[in-house]
Amino acid sequence: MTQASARSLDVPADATIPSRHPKAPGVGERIPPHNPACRGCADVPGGIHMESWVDDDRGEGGDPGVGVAVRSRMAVTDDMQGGPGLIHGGYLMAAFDECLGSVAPLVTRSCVTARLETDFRAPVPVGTTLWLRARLDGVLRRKYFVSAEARLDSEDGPLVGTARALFVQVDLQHFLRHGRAEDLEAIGASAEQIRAARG
Ligand SMILES: CCCCCCCC/C=C\CCCCCCCC(=O)SCCNC(=O)CCNC(=O)[C@H](O)C(C)(C)COP(=O)(O)OP(=O)(O)OC[C@H]1O[C@@H](n2cnc3c(N)ncnc32)[C@H](O)[C@@H]1OP(=O)(O)O
Repeated sequence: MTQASARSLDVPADATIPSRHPKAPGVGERIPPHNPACRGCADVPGGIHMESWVDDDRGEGGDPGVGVAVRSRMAVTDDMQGGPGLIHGGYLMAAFDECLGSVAPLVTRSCVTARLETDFRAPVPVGTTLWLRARLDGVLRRKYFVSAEARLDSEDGPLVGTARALFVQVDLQHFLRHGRAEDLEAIGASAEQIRAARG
């Protein structure tokens, strides 16, 4: 296998789709912030204030399915401006990252974004609301393949963006080893845990 194909976002033929974890929120339930300081999902100044819910997976062609999916909403505010009156592309990518990143934790432990590909299909004016929907397309080893779409002002509004991503499952050591100590301590990690993770 070449390096290019090994890193592709195409779902491998031997990928599987596990069920939601029994302790994960159920369909329709709000997904709580994964970190109280997260600029994606927590209620903090400067954040994008994304709200997310567990969605049912309608599957290909709208068929009812048993998969894993997330629905998210983000108000496009004045401070997200790039072009005059339009969203900056990085904010749309942040919205996708947050929505896509909420999918894998419904079946496993923490995951981080390894790769994110976004197609900007139509301009997004400020003052609108983005509705996003992401689904799990397949899992292989620690790799979670997900895809999403973003629509304007309603769940069936005009399509303004699509994205595909790969999330990689990591353990707590990832955060203990790499995160700033004061932020880890703020969510309950001890100085000793942090020291131990860093060797
Ligand atoms: C007491 C409390 C303590 C703490 C509590 C913490 C709670 C936290 C809770 C919840 C947090 C959730 C936060 C979500 C936030 C939203 C999502 C983000 O924005 S995340 C930020 C941006 N992303 C990164 O910063 C990743 C930086 N990258 C890395 O750390 C590594 O590169 C990582 C983990 C992604 C992979 O490194 P490897 O060494 O673990 O694993 P390898 O072997 O390299 O990759 C595994 C497989 O993935 C493929 N892979 C890796 N990177 C790839 C890429 N870019 N493209 C394609 N494939 C890739 C590889 O080819 C390999 O595949 P094969 O199994 O061999 O087939």
